[in-house]
Amino acid sequence: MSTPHIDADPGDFAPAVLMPGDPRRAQLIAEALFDEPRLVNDVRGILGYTGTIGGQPISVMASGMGCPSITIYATELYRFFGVRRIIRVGTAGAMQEALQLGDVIAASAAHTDSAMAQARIPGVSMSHAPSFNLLLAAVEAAATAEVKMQVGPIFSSDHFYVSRPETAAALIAHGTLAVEMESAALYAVAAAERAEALTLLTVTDHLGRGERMTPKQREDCFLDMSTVAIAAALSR
Ligand SMILES: O=P(O)(O)O[C@H]1O[C@H](CO)[C@@H](O)[C@H]1O
Ligand SMILES: O=c1cc[nH]c(=O)[nH]1
Repeated sequence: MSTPHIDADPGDFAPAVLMPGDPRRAQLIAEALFDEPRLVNDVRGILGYTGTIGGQPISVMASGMGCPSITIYATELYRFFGVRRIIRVGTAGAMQEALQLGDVIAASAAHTDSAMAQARIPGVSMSHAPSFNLLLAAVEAAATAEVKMQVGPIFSSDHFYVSRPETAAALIAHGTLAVEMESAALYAVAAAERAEALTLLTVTDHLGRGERMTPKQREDCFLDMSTVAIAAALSR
C-alpha cells in the first residue's frame, strides 16, 4: 500500500518508529544500531528503515523539517501503517543557561507558534504533551544508561532564522528548555490518532552563548539520545 508520501507495504514498519528530522540521521541510526536494517521508504529522500534490536522489530524514518512535514509523516504512519509509537530524536537550540552542547532533553510539553496548532481546534490553545508511559520509560532508561537527561517544556517554532528576543526572553522566563521545530505537531497528531509520541532532543546550539556544533558533530551526536529512545520505544 502506498500513501502520497510513503511507498511501503503493510507490515513494513514496526509498531515503534524513531523519527529524526534528518534522513541521514535515520540512515546512521539504522546502520549503527539495528540488526539487519532494510530500507522501507525513500519517497522524496525521506529514508525509512526497519530492523530489529534484541529480536524486537523497530523502525526509523525521517520527518523532514517543520510542523507541516512531521504532521504528514506521523499521520500516515499512525493511520495507514499500523504504527503506534513515534519517538522523535531531534536536535535543538538550548535556551536555559545551564544547558550544554550534547545534553539530552525529554520534552514534557511543547509550546508552539505554529498556525497548524491554532487550526486544529479553532479557539482552543491545545496542550501539546507526550505519552506519559513513553516519558516514564525514557526517564527510567536514561537513569539505567547513565545519560544525564533534562525533562521539561520546549518550544516548537515555525522559524529557524527570525530573531525575536522578547519572545525568547518570555519563553526562557517560563522555564522553556530549548527550541526546535516539530514536537508540538507530533504530539497533536498522536493525540488525534489516539497513539503515542515522545520527543528526545540533543542540544546542538546554545542560543544565549552563540555556541554551535559543526555539521559533522550534529550527525554524530545521536548515540545517547538514541539509546534512551530505543529503550522507551521497545518498553511495554
Ligand atoms: O535535527 P532535526 O531533528 O531536524 O531538528 C531540528 O533541526 C532542524 C533545524 O535545523 C529542525 O528540524 C529542528 O527541529
Ligand atoms: O530548531 C533548531 C534546531 C537546532 N538549533 C536551533 O537553534 N534551532
